[in-house]
Amino acid sequence: MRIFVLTGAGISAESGMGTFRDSGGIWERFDPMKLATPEAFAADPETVQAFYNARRANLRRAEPNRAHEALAHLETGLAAASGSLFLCTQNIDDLHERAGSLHVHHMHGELFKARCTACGAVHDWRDDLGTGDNCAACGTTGRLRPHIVWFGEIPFGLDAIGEALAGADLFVAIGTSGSVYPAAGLVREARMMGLRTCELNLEPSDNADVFDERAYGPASEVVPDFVA
Ligand SMILES: CC(C)NC(=O)[C@H](Cc1c[nH]c2ccccc12)NC(=O)[C@H](CCCC/N=C(/NCCC(=O)O)S[C@H]1O[C@H](COP(=O)(O)OP(=O)(O)OC[C@H]2O[C@@H](n3cnc4c(N)ncnc43)[C@H](O)[C@@H]2O)[C@@H](O)[C@H]1O)NC(=O)OCc1ccccc1
Repeated sequence: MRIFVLTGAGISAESGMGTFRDSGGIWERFDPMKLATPEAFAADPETVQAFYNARRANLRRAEPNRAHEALAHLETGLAAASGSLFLCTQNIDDLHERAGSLHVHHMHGELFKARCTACGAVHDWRDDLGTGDNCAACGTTGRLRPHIVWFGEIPFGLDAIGEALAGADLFVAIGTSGSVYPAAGLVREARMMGLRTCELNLEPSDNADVFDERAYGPASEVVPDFVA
């Protein structure tokens, strides 16, 4: 069995990583157009850096949950049965990796990485990032930004995602509202390619009716049940 899994903020909710659109969600408290666009960063880098520094601090305190652990076990189990798991996440946290997942495709980037806008170098970055920091590769100061895909920017590795989808038998979406594209369009692409589709979420997402199967509840319960 070759499985393509797409995860969203809901899988990390029980680890204390806020979701975006639920009541009290990140985009309810902060304006994404003022914080998660290249234009916002150009206009006010200090405010954008402070926003991501706060989320980076929160992530340093977070721990993976049973849903992350179940997917790490699924990866090992499928490999042992000459199957495969392509784990594609919209999340910028590293909880999949900390739960033991070996291959994680971060289509929207990673919070613990910074990128130099002068030379393109990507650096591991766990602490606060500021306009005074310099790039260890080219020595330029003040050109480091969070290695994250902002609105209006092209997600990472769309080709690899397309290839993995074409080579899979089952598409599973976990903890995502299906409201941000192109990620939200993957379930329809999967159906067009003849994959079976399954949604695991706290409640029906914007695309719930597109899925063949659905199971609702907290990820820490429905994902281990699904993997078992
Ligand atoms: C708002 C939306 C309408 N806008 C877009 O989609 C835009 C524009 C757009 C493009 N195409 C369109 C078509 C139509 C309309 C608009 C567009 N898209 C873009 O700008 C993208 C870039 C989008 C990426 C932006 N960056 C993020 N994140 C990183 C930043 C950061 O984190 O700060 S998006 C961010 O929100 C997205 C959605 O969030 P979810 O993960 O789904 O979380 P949400 O809170 O919404 O839902 C949580 C779910 O979990 C459930 N849940 C809660 N608790 C639990 C629980 N305990 N257990 C289980 N489930 C749970 C809830 O019920 C809920 O359903 C995620 O992708 C997340 O990464 N770029 C692009 O289009 O470039 C061009 C292009 C495209 C293709 C090919 C070439 C060029």
